[in-house]
Amino acid sequence: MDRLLHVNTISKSFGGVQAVNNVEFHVHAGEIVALIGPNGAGKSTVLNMVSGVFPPSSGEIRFDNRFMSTVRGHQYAAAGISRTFQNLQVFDDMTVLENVMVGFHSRTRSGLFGCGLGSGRSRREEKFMREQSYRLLKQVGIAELAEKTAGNLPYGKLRLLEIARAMAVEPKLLLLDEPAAGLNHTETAELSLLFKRIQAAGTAILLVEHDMDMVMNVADRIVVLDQGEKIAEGIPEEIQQNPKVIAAYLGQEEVAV
Ligand SMILES: Nc1ncnc2c1ncn2[C@@H]1O[C@H](COP(=O)(O)OP(=O)(O)OP(=O)(O)O)[C@@H](O)[C@H]1O
Repeated sequence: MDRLLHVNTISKSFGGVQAVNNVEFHVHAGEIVALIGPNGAGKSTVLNMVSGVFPPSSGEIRFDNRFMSTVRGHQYAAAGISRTFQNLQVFDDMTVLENVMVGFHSRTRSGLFGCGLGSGRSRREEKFMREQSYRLLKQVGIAELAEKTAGNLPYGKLRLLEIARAMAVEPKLLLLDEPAAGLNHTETAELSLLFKRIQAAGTAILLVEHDMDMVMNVADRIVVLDQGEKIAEGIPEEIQQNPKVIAAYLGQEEVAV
């Protein structure tokens, strides 16, 4: 299998805090990899480096045969990396469909401003974006909400909306930061099925998640961080029985591996 993402001994410190220390792992094309670990382990910091929010202090990230240090933050979507955030990033006053269309603007030639001018090309692009956005809403299972105002949606549906928007750039790698946070059991199970569908369509997923049922269900491989370092890596069955992982989670009452 192709190595799509290669995280090569990256580190990050914030002032005196060593948030991530020499972490190395990879994601194959079309694979689902979960990044887990106790609170403060460095998961979000790794995700932020992989998505170009900030560069590593040392080490390098290679994606699709490119060194990502040469790619600017706003070029990540075009390079094939898309993400959702721990805190919802939805435009409340826009419709659900329009929220997804925003995701397309980074890949259309006219961009947001061209659409406003009403040129022939931008009208064609707008029609294309509408159709594709609707298709994505169908894929995540909320097409019937397309014309609703996003601000009125329940939390679980907003999470699906964010994923639809992230998929608009047709990423090779989708990064998800705690997608199951705040969801009930049924919603989490539906989300797991959605991830499997996204994977079946060829997109790899790097998932940061505290919900261990979901992680064990959907992940092909799991990378475990503790205090900024990688302490284990393997398939779910191995990770569940790994003494280092169990020890790292001891004292974390809400999370049982
Ligand atoms: N911008 C920042 N400035 C200073 N310290 C930071 C910053 N971001 C993260 N840290 C610190 O780096 C360490 C790792 O944080 P990070 O958020 O990556 O962990 P995490 O595994 O995602 O935790 P959680 O599961 O609680 O979200 C923590 O000690 C955190 O306090």
